[in-house]
Amino acid sequence: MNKMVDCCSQPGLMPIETARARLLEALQPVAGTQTVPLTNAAGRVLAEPVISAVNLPPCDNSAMDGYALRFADAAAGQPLELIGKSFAGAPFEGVVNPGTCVRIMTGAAMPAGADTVVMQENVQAEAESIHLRTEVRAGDHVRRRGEDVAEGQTLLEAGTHISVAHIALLAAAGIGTVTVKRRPCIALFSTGDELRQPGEPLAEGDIYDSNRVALKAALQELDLETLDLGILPDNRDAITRALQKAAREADAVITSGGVSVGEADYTREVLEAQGEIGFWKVAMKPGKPFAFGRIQGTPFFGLPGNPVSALVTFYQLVLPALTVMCGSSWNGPATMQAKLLKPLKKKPGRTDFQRGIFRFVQEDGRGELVVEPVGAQGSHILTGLAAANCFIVLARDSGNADAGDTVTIEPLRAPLA
Ligand SMILES: Nc1nc2c(c(=O)[nH]1)N[C@H]1C(S)=C(S)[C@@H](COP(=O)(O)OP(=O)(O)OC[C@H]3O[C@@H](n4cnc5c(N)ncnc54)[C@H](O)[C@@H]3O)O[C@H]1N2
Ligand code: MOO
Ligand SMILES: [Mg+2]
Repeated sequence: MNKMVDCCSQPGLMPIETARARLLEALQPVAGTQTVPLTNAAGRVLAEPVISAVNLPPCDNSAMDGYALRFADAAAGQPLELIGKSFAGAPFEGVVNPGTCVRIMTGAAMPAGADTVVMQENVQAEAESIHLRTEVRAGDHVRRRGEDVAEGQTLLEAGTHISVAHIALLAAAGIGTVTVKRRPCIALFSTGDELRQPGEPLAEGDIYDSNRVALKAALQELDLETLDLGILPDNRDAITRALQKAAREADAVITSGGVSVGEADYTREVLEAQGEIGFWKVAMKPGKPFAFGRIQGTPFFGLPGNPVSALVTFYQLVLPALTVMCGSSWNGPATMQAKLLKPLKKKPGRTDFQRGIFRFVQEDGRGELVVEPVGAQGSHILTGLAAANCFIVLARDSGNADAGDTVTIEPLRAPLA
């Protein structure tokens, strides 16, 4: 079992659940809508409900290749006269009268008079007649008009986050464009005298700016526009100017670095002077010095500089907030339970997001999810994060965990991806 220890909150640190709730409460969807072709709508959020102008299926049609007939005739057991064919796109125009049937293909409209389809495998067919080889039930293999969607039905509600399956549904209903919410534009900058753009030479003590590159990719993966303000030196004036530009031109700003207590950590200090701090320091590991606030009313997310901390706080705190700003609702995080394969070290006091690899194992016909920590868990260890497919989420008040314990995991991507 995870060791629960009494009293563990560290003074001045906000529980992550409170931090997330505060963000969700503080943020609103950005104003504005846009009409886009359906083909560009995946990932967008519907601004208004979509009503179907058609029935789906539009008419009764066959679910099988076979013969359309009258159920009353099937019961009689007599051969049926073959009077025509109905194809998808070329329906039979006549009427199936008693004693007759029509050859029908999957998706073809049911001819007038017919109410039942028999699969061709269950029929003895001659040139001009058929004989049924099995029993038939009334209405077999007929797909009813409107059984999927009725004309006038709401297909999708406003606020729906449009998936590929939603696009299939809308396209099937003949919808070519949708009105979606405007996406927020996110300003982004890194701070640090030591930071260089990947590709540039490194002087002694320099490192590459991996946070801005990764955060920009994460925002692009969410299909959000970015305003990239680059790498800033550890300098109050430069940070002030960048925050003011971000507040003027973007819907939110994400920074990395300078939110802790070092002598060159100016980001949070400038925010305090120029705007307002909503909260600072969260009981999470990594990511403790995360700061949230506003600069001239524009939401500000100050991520810690350590690269794992920056991405953990992005996914745990900023992503829910952006989801709300996009007009959708946050239903996460999606978690599962798994058996821990190796012991974990943890001190009570902060919710821990250790990096792990989970997989499904099957033994003696019994399957279970197991998870193994990736090894080094330092907030500068990017190889661990890159190898991981989940966070192992250890509750704030828990201590060490043993091999065999059941732990909560949060998948980072599909297990087979
Ligand atoms: N006395 C204390 N020191 C620290 C504390 C504390 O509570 N007391 N907290 C530690 C924790 S936890 C974290 S996390 C870091 C956060 O620091 P900052 O947000 O102030 O970030 P920096 O000092 O600017 O940088 C920290 C670290 O990350 C590297 N870095 C910064 N930006 C980038 C980037 N864009 N790409 C890659 N790496 C980056 C930077 O070089 C530093 O190594 O503070 C601890 N200290
Ligand atoms: O909490 Mo800091 O984010 O570990 O390195
Ligand atoms: Mg610092």
